[in-house]
Amino acid sequence: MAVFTAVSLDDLTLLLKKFPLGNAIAIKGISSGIENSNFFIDTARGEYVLTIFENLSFAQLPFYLQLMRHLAERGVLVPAPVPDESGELVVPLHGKPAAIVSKLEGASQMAPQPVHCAAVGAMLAKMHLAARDFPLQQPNLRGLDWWNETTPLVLPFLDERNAHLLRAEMHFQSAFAACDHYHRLARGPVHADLFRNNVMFVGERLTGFFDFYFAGCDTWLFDVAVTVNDWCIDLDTGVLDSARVRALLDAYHALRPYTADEQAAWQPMLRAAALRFWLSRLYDLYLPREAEILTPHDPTHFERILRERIATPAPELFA
Ligand SMILES: Nc1ncnc2c1ncn2[C@@H]1O[C@H](COP(=O)(O)OP(=O)(O)OP(=O)(O)O)[C@@H](O)[C@H]1O
Ligand SMILES: N[C@@H](CCO)C(=O)O
Repeated sequence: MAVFTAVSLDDLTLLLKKFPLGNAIAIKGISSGIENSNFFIDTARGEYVLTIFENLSFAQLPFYLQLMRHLAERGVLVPAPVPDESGELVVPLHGKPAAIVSKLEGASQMAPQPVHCAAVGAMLAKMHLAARDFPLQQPNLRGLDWWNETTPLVLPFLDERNAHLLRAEMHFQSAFAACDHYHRLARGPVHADLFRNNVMFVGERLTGFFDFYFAGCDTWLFDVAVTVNDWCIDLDTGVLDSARVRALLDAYHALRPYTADEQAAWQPMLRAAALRFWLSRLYDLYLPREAEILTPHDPTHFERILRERIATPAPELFA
């Protein structure tokens, strides 16, 4: 259950008076998701998704919503935000920020094949290129600074073996982030959370990326690593499946060729991407927020992925 803030049909009727969507017909809470309250809404103009942001502030939201609008206008398949009558993409609802976006067709592909991974790789490259001229700046709020703040908060909950892994990896990542070729990596707005459950497919056709609420400016390679660490693994072991890795990486490379600096940074970046989600899952498990009423995601999944990336080199970015 992931509706933290309830919205009735009467609430929706009132809200839609300010939107060019006609009358409210129905509203239905969406039960997946752990960050926000999401609803499918039926209006006289069709179906949309209403999101109430439980943890993000009014000040943070223009970055995400305007990025989605920017991408949608450039042919990247993402939900298009619907502006209200005064052009606002973010409006108050029950005292919290809310937005209405277009509904993507299809469903998540939770058992992806190489053909799905290729579609994701190609759309990711298209997204990075399309966001190059996006004017707003916001750092990845789950980047190295957040890892540095969060590590001491979760360390007391870990056994010695995991505490050692976390300290050692933080040390390794701090050195990586300080090296010259890291600073030469291409950067821009990235999705930063492009897991299987944040992409829609109809059969083999990708219909959209969504859930941009961890997006921020970071290296493009970090985005590729986050995506590979979810789309191209055996979920039980975290081991990479080389056919899916090649399909995703090659499809991306065909649209936005990787650089030699990216090749050099690839193995540490896969570790960084695993560390980021191990840390956030530890944080959600041991230091849950008040609004959090769901079972948090299992941190051991990303601990396993991190150990595996340290132990076994991944396929190269390109030949
Ligand atoms: N634009 C959209 N079109 C179609 N379905 C959507 C859209 N946005 C959200 N959904 C549906 O709502 C569900 C929850 O959305 P979302 O993943 O954004 O929530 P969340 O709370 O931010 O989740 P999490 O952080 O756990 O990924 C999705 O799994 C999807 O089924
Ligand atoms: N994708 C994240 C959840 C936040 O969107 C995870 O699996 O930990």
